[in-house]
Amino acid sequence: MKHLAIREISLHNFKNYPKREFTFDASHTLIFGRNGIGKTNLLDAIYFLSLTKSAFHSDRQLILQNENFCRVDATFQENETLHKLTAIYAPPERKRFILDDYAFPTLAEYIGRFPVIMIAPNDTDLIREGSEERRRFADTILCQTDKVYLQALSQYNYLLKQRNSLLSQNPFPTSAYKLLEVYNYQLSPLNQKIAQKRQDFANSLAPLLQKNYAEMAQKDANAEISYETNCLQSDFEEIFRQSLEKDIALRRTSVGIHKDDFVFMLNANPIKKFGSQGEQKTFVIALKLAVFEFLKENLQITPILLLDDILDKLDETRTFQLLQKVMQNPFGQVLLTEANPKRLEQIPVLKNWQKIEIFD
Ligand SMILES: Nc1ncnc2c1ncn2[C@@H]1O[C@H](COP(=O)(O)OP(=O)(O)OP(=O)(O)O)[C@@H](O)[C@H]1O
Repeated sequence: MKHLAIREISLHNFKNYPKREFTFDASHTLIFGRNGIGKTNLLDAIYFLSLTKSAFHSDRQLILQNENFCRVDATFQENETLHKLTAIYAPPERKRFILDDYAFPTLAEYIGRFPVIMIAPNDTDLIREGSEERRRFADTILCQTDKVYLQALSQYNYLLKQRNSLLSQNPFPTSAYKLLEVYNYQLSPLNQKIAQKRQDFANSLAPLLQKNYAEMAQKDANAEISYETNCLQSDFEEIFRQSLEKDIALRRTSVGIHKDDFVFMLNANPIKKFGSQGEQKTFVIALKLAVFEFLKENLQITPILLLDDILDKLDETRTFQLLQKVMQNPFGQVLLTEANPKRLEQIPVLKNWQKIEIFD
């Protein structure tokens, strides 16, 4: 098992920072400063180093306004060894990730090398928004832990685009039926493979989610995740055949893993409809902590935990539970942002944390 910790980070034209450096010399760090100073942006820079994109914004917004590139340099520790990591984004060139002088030829090869988990106020979108948000959430995790999944998904997306482009022809030419069958033949095993891996993922998360929710809420509750799909039937080509007329009428592919969903339930009710705001927040935090354990187990690396502005969103008991929890095993480095230092004085567990204040 490798333990990961970021020690230094240098931001150049990254979001609101023309140039700035930060040093983290403890396992737990509290980052504070006024609203809009750039606390979230600092965490987003670490997220960018991990997942090659922002947790919140489009790629273009990674770059300081009116500049044409951004660069993030970091020193991180993996057990006893220090590594240098650089990320450069200068559109229209593709993003570059360089680890100890090795420039990764593709982002796909890099992803998973520097795992982090971010818990942020907008996480409840995962519950409230449509199924695309939840699929993206699962795909982001699985692409870090499973290169076969990543390859299958990009192949699927490529073929789906081709199939949709064929279906977009109006009127649909008879001569295109043959080619449609070729796509069906190629897409069918990919549907099954991806759906199976997503279902296994939901099954792995389920007990971790349940445990983390009960701990945070300090009471027995049934928090569940499951995967909703019809792609696990043995003959998927038959499903394509049944939906043929519909697909031609709609001019796009109406069945497949791009339609699937993850269902979140609390005490046998869909949390999307019945959960209170507090329950939804607790649920997504428990889910992210479950993902933390999943990544740790599958990558054999302890991820860095980024907690953005979460104290505001939880009641006292749940805040205390969460902070107590992240100071123990299985967690490693934790970075927490907070705008209101007054509130911090009331939280004794934070006394020994490193404090970084961001000024103008
Ligand atoms: N690409 C960019 N160029 C310039 N400024 C940017 C860019 N992206 C974001 N910002 C600015 O960064 C600021 C927000 O920073 P951030 O969200 O990190 O603040 P924060 O300290 O976390 O605030 P809060 O306490 O309100 O959550 C905003 O003023 C925003 O306009």
